[in-house]
Amino acid sequence: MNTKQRISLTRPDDWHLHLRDGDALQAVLPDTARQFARAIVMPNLRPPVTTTALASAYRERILAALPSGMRFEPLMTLYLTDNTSADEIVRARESGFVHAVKLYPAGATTNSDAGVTDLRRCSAALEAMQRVGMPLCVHGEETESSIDLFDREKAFIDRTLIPLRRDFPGLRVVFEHITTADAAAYVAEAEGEIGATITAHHLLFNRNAIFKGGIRPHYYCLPVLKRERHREALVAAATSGNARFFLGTDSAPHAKGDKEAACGCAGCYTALHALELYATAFERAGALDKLEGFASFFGADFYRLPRNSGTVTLEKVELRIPESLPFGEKQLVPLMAGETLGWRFVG
Ligand SMILES: NC(=O)N[C@@H](CC(=O)O)C(=O)O
Ligand SMILES: [Zn+2]
Ligand SMILES: [Zn+2]
Repeated sequence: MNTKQRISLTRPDDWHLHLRDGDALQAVLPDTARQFARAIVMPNLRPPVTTTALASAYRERILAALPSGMRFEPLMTLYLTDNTSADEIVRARESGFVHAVKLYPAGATTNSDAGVTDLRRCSAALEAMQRVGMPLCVHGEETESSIDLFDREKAFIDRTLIPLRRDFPGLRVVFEHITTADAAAYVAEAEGEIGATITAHHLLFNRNAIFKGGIRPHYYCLPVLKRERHREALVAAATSGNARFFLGTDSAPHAKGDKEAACGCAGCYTALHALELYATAFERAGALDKLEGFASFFGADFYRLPRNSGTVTLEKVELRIPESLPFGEKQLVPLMAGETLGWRFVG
């Protein structure tokens, strides 16, 4: 007799992922490839992936790092700079493997110093993106140091996103890793083609997690975790069945020593147990029936890609999260290291 509870869903995709390069890529790629068919791969390498040629080379390195017998399709992105030309956008679209262009406001997050200093410098590229239907993914935070860290996403909506979408009404935008009730409301109500990714950690935690009993660097990411009322609004959006909200882990590995430091890096490693984390959040909301649309359908629909065939299964058994994982010569600490979740991915 098997009384174990199981859920099955169409194989999902991750619409916001950091795979890094070299040894780090080798270490983390199998975790994502085990759970997801495809992922939108972020271009914030050093140096950043700014051209179709660089994206092609990066894609080859990802495919070469894939263990034999595993299947995974990296969906590449270009890193928008003040100098991205309209020709480069056309090349990217024609390549067939570049699926989005990423806006990092200069200085907003990890490896964003080559990012955009003034969106007015990007008119030619944005115009071309609008014309060829290339989505713009945005790290939506203002960078002005006088703006409170917790208010930077809301400020981005008012100061950058609304004017941008007024100037380019046909531009398809993904508001990445939203963290506030303001962003969820904007995306739900805005006109035109817009989507948003939501991470598992922003569904599960509020900002108290960063300070519980002492400072906890593995809960520090950007945009930073917000108040409980924002977490609740994100859960409501993710479980609403609104196709504008879809899964993007923002799994962002940094070596243990780079996180546990006087000036620690931003990013949470969640690729190891991404679906278990999301299932936990959806179950707590009584909305496990909404997980498949969010994880497996809505992102593909937005990106105008076919939905996956095949299914994955999660079993309701305890999963103990390891304290750390090998990361090249270093160590990588997954989110909720040492804790236990109530779901386990079985394949
Ligand atoms: N989310 C993070 O905290 N960090 C990301 C960058 C990003 O997505 O902003 C990273 O590359 O480490
Ligand atoms: Zn970001
Ligand atoms: Zn990211």
